[in-house]
Amino acid sequence: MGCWATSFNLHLKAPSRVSVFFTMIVLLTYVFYCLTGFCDLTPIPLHERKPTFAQLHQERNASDKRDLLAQVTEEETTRLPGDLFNLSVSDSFGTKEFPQAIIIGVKKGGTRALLEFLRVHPDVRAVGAEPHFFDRFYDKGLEWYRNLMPRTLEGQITMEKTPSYFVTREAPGRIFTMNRNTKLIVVVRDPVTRAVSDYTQTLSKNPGLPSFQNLVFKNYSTGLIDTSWSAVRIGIYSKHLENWLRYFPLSSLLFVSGERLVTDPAREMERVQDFLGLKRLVTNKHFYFNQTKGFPCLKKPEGSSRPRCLGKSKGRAHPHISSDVLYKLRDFYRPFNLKFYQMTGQDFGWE
Ligand SMILES: Nc1ncnc2c1ncn2[C@@H]1O[C@H](COP(=O)(O)OS(=O)(=O)O)[C@@H](OP(=O)(O)O)[C@H]1O
Repeated sequence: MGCWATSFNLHLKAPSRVSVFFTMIVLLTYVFYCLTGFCDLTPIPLHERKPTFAQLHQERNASDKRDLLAQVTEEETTRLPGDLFNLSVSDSFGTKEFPQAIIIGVKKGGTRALLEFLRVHPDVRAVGAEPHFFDRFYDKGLEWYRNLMPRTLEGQITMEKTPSYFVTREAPGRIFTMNRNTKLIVVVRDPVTRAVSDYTQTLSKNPGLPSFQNLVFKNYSTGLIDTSWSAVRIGIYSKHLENWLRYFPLSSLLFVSGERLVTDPAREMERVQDFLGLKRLVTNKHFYFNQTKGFPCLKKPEGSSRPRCLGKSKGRAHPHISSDVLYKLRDFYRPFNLKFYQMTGQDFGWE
C-alpha cells in the first residue's frame, strides 16, 4: 500500500493526481450502485425495459379499471376523453404508438362488441373510450392523440374505435396523413335496423323525441325519405365508402358483418385476426350465448370479477315501428346496399 502510494506521488503531477482521485471516487460509487442493483451495464431507457410479472399484473388491473370506466361512459362520446386517460396509471414500460388499426364505424353496428372481443387477444392494446380525434379533436395535434394510446410492447398492436369516423368527410385524409398503412375496420349492420337502433339511443336520452315515422320521412304521403336525418344518412354506406376509397385501397379495409358478430362471433373474429396479422387466439371457446342478454358474451376468465357482457346500452329493446314504414325505408336503401355489395365484393344479405 505504501509502495503504491509512493509511486502514485512520484509519477503524477498534482493536477493529474486530483483527476485520478476523482475518477476513482466515481468508479467506486458506480461499483457500489451496481452491487446494490441500481445500475445497468447496458443502459436501456426505462420505458423500453421489459416489465416484470408484477408490473404486468399491476398494469392489467389498471387497464381493467380504465375499461370499466370506459364502458360506463362509453356512450357519452361528447365527453373529452382526457378525463378518462389522465388516471394515474403506473404505465412505466412499453411505448405509446399511433394505432396501426382503427375501427372506423359504423355507429350502432356492433363496434363496442368487436373492440371488447379483440381486447381478449394478448397482442392487442386498445383505448377504452372513443378518442374522436379525426373528427372532433384534430386541432389538438397528433401528439395529443398518441398520448391517449395505451403503452405497447414489441409485437403488440395499438387500436381505437370511433364509429363516427366512417361518416366524417375529413377523416380518411387525416388518417392517411398519420399513416397510409393504417388498417381500417368497418362493422356494418342492416341500415334499417341500424337506423332504428340509432333512434332508440337518442330516444333513451330524450324521451320527448318525435316518432321514428315523423323523423324518417320528408313527407309521409309521398314516402320521400329524409336523408338529412343522420340516422338515415349514416346507413348509405356506399356513399361514405367512396370517400375512403379516394385515399385507401380496398385491401386496407375490412368489413365485418354486425349480424354475424352476434350469430357467430368466433367466425368474424377469425377474419378480423387474419386481417390484423394476429394469431387466431380468440376462438369459439371464448364465447357463450347469454340468454338473458340475448347476445354473445365473453366467458369469464378464472378469478376475474370483470363483467363479460356488454352494458345495458348495448342490446336495447327497440320501439315498435310499423312494417309499412320499415318497408319504405328498406326500399330506399336497396340500391345503395347493392352498390355497397359490389364495391366490397361481399353480400351482407340485407333484404
Ligand atoms: N355481444 C354483443 N352484446 C351487445 N350488443 C351487441 C353485441 N354484438 C353486437 N351488438 C350490437 O351492438 C350494437 C351497438 O353498436 P355499437 O357498439 O357500434 O354502438 S355505438 O355506436 O358505439 O354506440 C347494439 O345495438 P342495439 O341492439 O340496437 O342496442 C347491439 O345490437
